[in-house]
Amino acid sequence: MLTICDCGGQKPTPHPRVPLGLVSEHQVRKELGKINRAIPPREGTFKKVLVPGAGTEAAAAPTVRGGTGAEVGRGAPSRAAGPAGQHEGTGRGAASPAGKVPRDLTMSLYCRIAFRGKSFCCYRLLSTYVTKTRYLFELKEDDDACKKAQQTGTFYLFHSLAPLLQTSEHRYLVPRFSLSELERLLSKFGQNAQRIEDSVLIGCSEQHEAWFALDLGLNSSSSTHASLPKSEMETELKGSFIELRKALFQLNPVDSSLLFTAQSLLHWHDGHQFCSRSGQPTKKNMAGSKRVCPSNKIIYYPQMAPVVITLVSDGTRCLLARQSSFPKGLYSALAGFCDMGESVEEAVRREVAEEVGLELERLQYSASQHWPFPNSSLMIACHATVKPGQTEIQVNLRELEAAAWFSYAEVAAALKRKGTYIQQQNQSFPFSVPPKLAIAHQLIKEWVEKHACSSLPD
Ligand SMILES: NC(=O)c1ccc[n+]([C@@H]2O[C@H](COP(=O)([O-])OP(=O)(O)OC[C@H]3O[C@@H](n4cnc5c(N)ncnc54)[C@H](O)[C@@H]3O)[C@@H](O)[C@H]2O)c1
Repeated sequence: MLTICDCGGQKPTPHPRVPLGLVSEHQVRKELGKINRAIPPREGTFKKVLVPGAGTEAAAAPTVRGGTGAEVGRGAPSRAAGPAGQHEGTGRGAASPAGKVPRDLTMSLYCRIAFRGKSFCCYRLLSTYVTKTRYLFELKEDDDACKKAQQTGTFYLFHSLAPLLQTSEHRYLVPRFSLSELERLLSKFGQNAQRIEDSVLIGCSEQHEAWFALDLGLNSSSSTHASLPKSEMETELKGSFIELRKALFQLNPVDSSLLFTAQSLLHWHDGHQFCSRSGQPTKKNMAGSKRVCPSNKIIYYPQMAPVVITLVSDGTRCLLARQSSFPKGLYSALAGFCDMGESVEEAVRREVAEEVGLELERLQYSASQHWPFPNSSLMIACHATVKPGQTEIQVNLRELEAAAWFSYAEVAAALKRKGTYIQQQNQSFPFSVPPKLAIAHQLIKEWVEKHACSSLPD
């Protein structure tokens, strides 16, 4: 019999809502066989199998395979996809070598077999997320656990804050390396494995494979490691270190989000190597979630600056603005850093008044986004409307080059990247809005969708 439990890595005790499920091995194989005929012949007896995301024991537990299952355990995506494993979210790393069952498929199947009820599905989703979150918390708090996680984790590589990318049919792929691959690489360039301690934790898979980022181009105060030669490394790694901002449009959202986190953390560590009080070098913890000054024990945590971004509407038009540094023809929503002591609402009202001389009537939160350029910001996006009859713009030329009201038709066309042109410095440029990945794009899209709905005949 095969026991499926949800025990958070502890002793399997029945959960008040989710009973332990007992299913026969035959039943599991029958279900697996329906989906993947390539399931290998049985090599041994199944042991207790913990469902994914169930604490540290679950992380270390072999995934489903006859026998020990060690070959498809943590770290497998890196090996399965060759020396350059890909992120599982992209689907590129999901390659299943002959005779092996994809891990995600296997795990979700286990859940299906044991608990077919709808309510359980909901519970599992939450449980996987919670256990993954707690696993990451443990790695941030416990240096030994984090070091252990490096053994089976995978590493994204950077050089002077530019991620290593590989090209495939006009898209960028983001390779990851196992610890042993990284050790081999470092040794080839005359460096010892201690450099790996400069890496930062950026996340983990649902199977608790920890993901780290390491910059081989930055010097660290806590190590004597020099920057590694960029072009030789690119040749060796069959990729290029490309500035993240330039690569944005060829990355998928999962990869870009991870690289945003990685680059921001690496950047923060690079800029906080010394204590601002004692002037002594600070020491990073293993996960990179903080730095401590050994002489006075001051703890420094990674920080990001809150920024409000607002799409102002007068009911029929929306207000967009541009700075001289923007590409020609590009207009965006109004953005600005929060001042010390301000609430989000106060910051939005102040920024709009400062930049275009308008007073707001209503304000509604939409969403938020971490934005790594040029330094980490937490973008807080809102929709707002101006007071009726008060729509005359007075542009603050110290902050903006231009601002204007745009009609629904103009904005809808710009979102579809066609049609409208705009006059700038006696020349005409195609009117455009920020790319999909930017939260400004989302605000503009929401406004267009809302406008399209409200203008439908009753
Ligand atoms: N993701 C998006 O959709 C999106 C859209 C617009 C702006 N942004 C980002 O929002 C941020 C703010 O936008 P902006 O147009 O005001 O930028 P900006 O770069 O023009 O900054 C305006 C001014 O704010 C000050 N400043 C810079 N860093 C600061 C900080 N950490 N705290 C307080 N003040 C600071 C400086 O004096 C700067 O001149 C930028 O980082 C920008 O990249 C993101």
